[in-house]
Amino acid sequence: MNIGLSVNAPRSIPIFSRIFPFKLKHLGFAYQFSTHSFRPGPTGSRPEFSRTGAGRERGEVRASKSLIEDEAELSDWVSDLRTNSFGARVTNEGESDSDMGRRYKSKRVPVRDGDIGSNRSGGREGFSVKRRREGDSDEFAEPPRRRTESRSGPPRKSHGTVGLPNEKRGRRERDSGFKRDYKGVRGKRGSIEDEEVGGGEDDRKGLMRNLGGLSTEEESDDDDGDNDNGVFEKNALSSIGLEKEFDVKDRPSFSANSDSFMSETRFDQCSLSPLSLKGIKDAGYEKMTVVQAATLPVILKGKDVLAKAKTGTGKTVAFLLPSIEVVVKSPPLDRDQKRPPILILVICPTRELATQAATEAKTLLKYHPSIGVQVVIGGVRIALEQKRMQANPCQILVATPGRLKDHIENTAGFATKLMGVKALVLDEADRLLDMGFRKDIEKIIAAIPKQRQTLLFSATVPEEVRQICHVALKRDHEFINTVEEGTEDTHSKVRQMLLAAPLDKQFPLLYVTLKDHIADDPDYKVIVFCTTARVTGLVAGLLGELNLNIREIHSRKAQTYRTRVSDEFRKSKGLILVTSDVSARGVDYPDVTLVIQVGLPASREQYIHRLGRTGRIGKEGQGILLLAPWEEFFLSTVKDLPITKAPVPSLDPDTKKKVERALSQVDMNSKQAAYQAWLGYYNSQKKVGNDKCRLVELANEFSRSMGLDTPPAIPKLVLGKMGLRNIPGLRSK
Ligand SMILES: Nc1ncnc2c1ncn2[C@@H]1O[C@H](COP(=O)(O)OP(=O)(O)OP(=O)(O)O)[C@@H](O)[C@H]1O
Repeated sequence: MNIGLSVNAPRSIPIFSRIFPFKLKHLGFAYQFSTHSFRPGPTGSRPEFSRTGAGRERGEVRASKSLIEDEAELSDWVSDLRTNSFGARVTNEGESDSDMGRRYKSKRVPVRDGDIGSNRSGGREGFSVKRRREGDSDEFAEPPRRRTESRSGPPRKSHGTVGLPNEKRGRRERDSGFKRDYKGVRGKRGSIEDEEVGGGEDDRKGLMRNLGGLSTEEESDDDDGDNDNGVFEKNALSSIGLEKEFDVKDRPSFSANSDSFMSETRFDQCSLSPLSLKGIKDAGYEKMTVVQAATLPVILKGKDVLAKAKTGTGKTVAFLLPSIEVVVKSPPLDRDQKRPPILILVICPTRELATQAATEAKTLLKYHPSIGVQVVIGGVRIALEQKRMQANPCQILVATPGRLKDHIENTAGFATKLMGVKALVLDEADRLLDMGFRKDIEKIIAAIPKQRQTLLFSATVPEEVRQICHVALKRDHEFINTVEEGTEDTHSKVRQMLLAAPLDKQFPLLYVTLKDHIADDPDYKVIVFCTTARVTGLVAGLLGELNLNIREIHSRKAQTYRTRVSDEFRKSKGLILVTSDVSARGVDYPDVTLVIQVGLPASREQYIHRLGRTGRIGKEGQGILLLAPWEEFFLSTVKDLPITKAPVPSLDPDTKKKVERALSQVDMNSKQAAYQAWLGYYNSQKKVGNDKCRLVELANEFSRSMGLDTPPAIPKLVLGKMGLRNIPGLRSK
């Protein structure tokens, strides 16, 4: 199958040719999924599949360093942070590599055999991690949480609603977008239920309790490179090429196209229940995506699976469908049963993602009226969730970790219900297993039966996650990597550009870039990622003052607002979403035309996930990373990705003035909060935060870029917690 890759597609070129006046070229579109030979394992006892994916590509073990995406969980940490936790830093930033004129090529370092999952004890016990230090939280913004939400920018009629009902329009767009051999796809939209705002306290509480995990170091008890780890690793195609165990009808077939995420296998070729197949058909899915085809037969056999597949290639359906089959095959609920068990537990790192996964589950369950789905997330009153679960018992529960833990600890009978869990899913598994969430995940795992199936899915599986995945997975789990060896973790149809400009140019540049994109594409749909919630608020305020049609999502917004804006953005066109990392992972907004990342991404993984909000399910997209020259060291961590450095467009004096004027209209409180948060974020980034004097110089540059002559004063207590007392250039209060 050829998905019609067209780098020179007319729609995407003009903005780049205007802003980046050179021809963009992306190479390497045609590859074939290679069939990996397998050879006897070192002991001769077990076949060993060629290793692919993150482990090979990254080679070295990096410390997990991403921030907590759900910044609601971050924003109040500061008051509870122990001073010593500020000493912990992100480790292993790569070396600076500023030679960005060339296209980066992947440097692949073979993984040592023993690098993977060397837990001799096997099974799920004996969880330990390598000794390493972790990154800190980012947010040092103290002003009280706002309760009112203003919509920045003038209201604008959504293009998505013109002419057609959204649902139909969504289908039509997607059909035309990439493939005609499946019947339109329903829009994933709609909030789950009416929600009352709980202020997002619960997830935060959970994470504050986690802080120990962030600031302490843990010992590995098994770091000897032993290859006897029981992990079978397969490339998606090696599974069809080599595995004899699939039934012929189950055997997935793939097209050998570089960016091919669709397989040739139809869902009805798999052993799925007729009612599930009806639901799939109604959802508009006919053929499986590669990750679905590669994982479904294995999961249906009851195996534990760690799956890696690029962003926007259908991982949610890949884990939901077999999970639904587990429920279908379970004995029906006894009506008199006091506490009907939860059979499937899906954990997602953010509220938006949990809500989205539950919505997808409901779509797939259309013809299974007896199977219930519930979602429990921070930001909703816990009592409300308790009531809901009481009134509508569910077999499938989707949750964020902090809230789930709250229910385990505080909801009567909940722990008993969890004893029925037959399958556990960790969506964005690498995120859930990194230090920010791991303690919660460990507690949750301890609360469910050991005899269960476990599924871990993500677009990124860094080596350290491979090493600790046995905390959740059985020894004989399969690693199914659908990202072909020698290819990038990102989509070739998504152009990636670096725009390097000093801080004082960044706001006008952002404005010009957006204006050009809007002029270029009336159906524009842009996501602007910022480093922290407070900086997001500032940028949203500025772009609103500049009369761009913007919405903002971050942890400082109430959950009801976040849900509303998220739904609106999903359905709309002609809109810019300014957001923090709460939207970085998993959120499926169709037809995003451009992703802009302003400032240092928290990690390589975070860069990939943010970029993955565009170019979903085979579409084209563009990504711009806007960095200051002193942030270019980040490029060394993504040097295998095709990021091209673009010349900085010149800014005319009118634009500069316009942006200055708009900045002067932005609320002073917002600037103060952004300054403090900016300082906190970069303080936690090793390469910048190590040199405190330089950090403060840069923060003050940021302050000037907001139009402030004098940097805002910061409470002494906060400065102390940041380890920034008595640093010249800082003002305290
Ligand atoms: N078999 C299929 N055929 C067509 N579309 C599909 C199929 N399976 C899933 N999709 C659609 O693909 C889109 C992306 O799916 P999903 O959000 O699950 O991607 P993902 O791989 O989880 O991405 P991320 O890594 O960003 O979380 C969704 O809109 C979904 O409805």
